[in-house]
This record gives sequence, C-alpha cells and structure tokens, in this order.
Amino acid sequence: MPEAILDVQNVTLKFGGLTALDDVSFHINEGEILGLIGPNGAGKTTCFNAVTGVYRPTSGNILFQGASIVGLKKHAITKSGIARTFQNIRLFPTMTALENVLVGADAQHSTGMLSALFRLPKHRREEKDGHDRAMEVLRFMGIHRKADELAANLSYGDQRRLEIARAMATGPKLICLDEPAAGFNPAEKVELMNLIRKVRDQGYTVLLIEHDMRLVMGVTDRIVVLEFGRKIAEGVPAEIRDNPAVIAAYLGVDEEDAS
Ligand SMILES: Nc1ncnc2c1ncn2[C@@H]1O[C@H](COP(=O)(O)OP(=O)(O)OP(=O)(O)O)[C@@H](O)[C@H]1O
Repeated sequence: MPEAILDVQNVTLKFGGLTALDDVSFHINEGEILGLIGPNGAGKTTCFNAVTGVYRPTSGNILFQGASIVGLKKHAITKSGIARTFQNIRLFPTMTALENVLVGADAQHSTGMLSALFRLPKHRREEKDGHDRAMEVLRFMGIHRKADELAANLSYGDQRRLEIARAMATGPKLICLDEPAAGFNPAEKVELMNLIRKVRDQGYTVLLIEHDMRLVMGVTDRIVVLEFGRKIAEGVPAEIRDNPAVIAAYLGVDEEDAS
C-alpha cells in the first residue's frame, strides 16, 4: 500500500456566503505527481491556499505526513516540508536569481537571529550549505549561469524556473505548483513536463494545478477534478479523459485544449 504524504479530509472553506471548497477529500501518495484541475473558479488555488496555510478550512482536516497542519502558520508549514509556487510569479525582482533561492533555503536554517548576527560557526556553515544547495537547484533547473542576474532581468521562462528552484530550496517533501506552464509556448511546455518528472525522480512529491490538458494528462499519475468547489472525479489520466462529468464540466468548455 503506498503511503499518503498529504491527506485532505472533508475540507470545506467558505468566504462569507461563497463556498469555495465543499467537503473535498483526496490524498497524494509519496512520490506521486497529482494533478488538480477544473474550470476557472473551481477552487484549485483555494485548495493550495488551504494546504499551505494561507487560509484555514472552515471545517475538515489536512494531514501532512500523518499530522494535522490545520491552523499552522505559513512558515511552519514550509518548514514542515511543503513548498509552493504561485500563479502570478512572486520573485524579489531587485535580488539576483541566487539571492531569491537563498531566501527559500533560509527557511531550513535552524540557527536563529543571534547566531546570524554574531556569525557563529554553525550559522556560517548553514550559510555555506545554503549557498551550495541554492547553486545545486539552480543547476538542476538549468539556470545556474544566470545566478548573478537580477530576477527582473530574467526571461519569463527563467523566472518561472527560478520560482520552482526557490520552492525546491526550502527542502520540501511536497511541491505545489500553481500553473507553472502559464505563458509558455508548446516547446517550453514539453521541457517543463520533463522537468516536473525530473523533480519527482529526485524524490519530491508534486501537486500540480495546470490548465493545459495535454501537459496534465502527460505528466500526472492521478488527477483530481474540482467543479464549483466540489470534487467531481478522481482517477488516472485515461479515466479522467473519458469521464462524462469531467468532459461536461471542463474538457467540453475548451475542446481545443482537451484534444
Ligand atoms: N479571498 C477570497 N475571498 C473571496 N472569494 C474568494 C477568495 N479567493 C477565492 N475566492 C472565490 O473562491 C472561488 C474559487 O476560487 P479559486 O481561485 O480557488 O479557483 P481556481 O479553481 O483556482 O480558479 P482559476 O483557474 O481561475 O485560478 C471563486 O469563486 C473565487 O472567486
């Protein structure tokens, strides 16, 4: 039996009168690439926000590695091993690519402010480890030659890659990618698909929100479909592709994407 790394249990999340998530349950097995899809406004990003501590579910529970993370602050959730990227790129534009990744790596430091101020040996060692790890993830993402360039000066594609690098540098077990292919051309999407597989092969578990059906079908192990905040289907890509409810709710709205 594969082990669930993330277990979303009957999560409901309301914004005033609007129910953005309605009794949603699903799990992700360790080492899996799980796709979360659904039409605009279905609740995908809200689901990410619940998992990463931005919003607290109105009811239900979310277990990560067997322990509830509901009510934990965002940084505590990052530290526990969940990282994310955002639909709209959120880098520090006036920092270099390397510095952006180091900010991510900082989440893993165990030494506090005082040892940082006095540059105690343990802190210096962590700084060096952080730097090495940051360069390693930049290399993994294929952008290590741009380590010293300002994030603002990177191409759009490299900024997206840098976002993933920054998430990886927090040393997560689970990486949540919110539409990482947005704005990519077909060749870049294929490259991204390979990269997501490579990320998984490195031992990470991946939760992926993506509108591009070809990418979702091509890269995920399983897919969860939301519509109006409810889970309407769950299964392997071939099952989802043939599911009438999904076709009606999602694939039907954009046949070109669905093909
Ligand atoms: N902070 C908020 N306050 C009020 N309503 C919100 C908030 N965030 C999201 N919603 C609403 O919750 C519903 C789900 O939104 P969400 O962004 O999770 O959908 P989505 O599936 O990610 O959509 P998209 O594909 O367009 O990004 C929508 O009706 C949205 O307007």
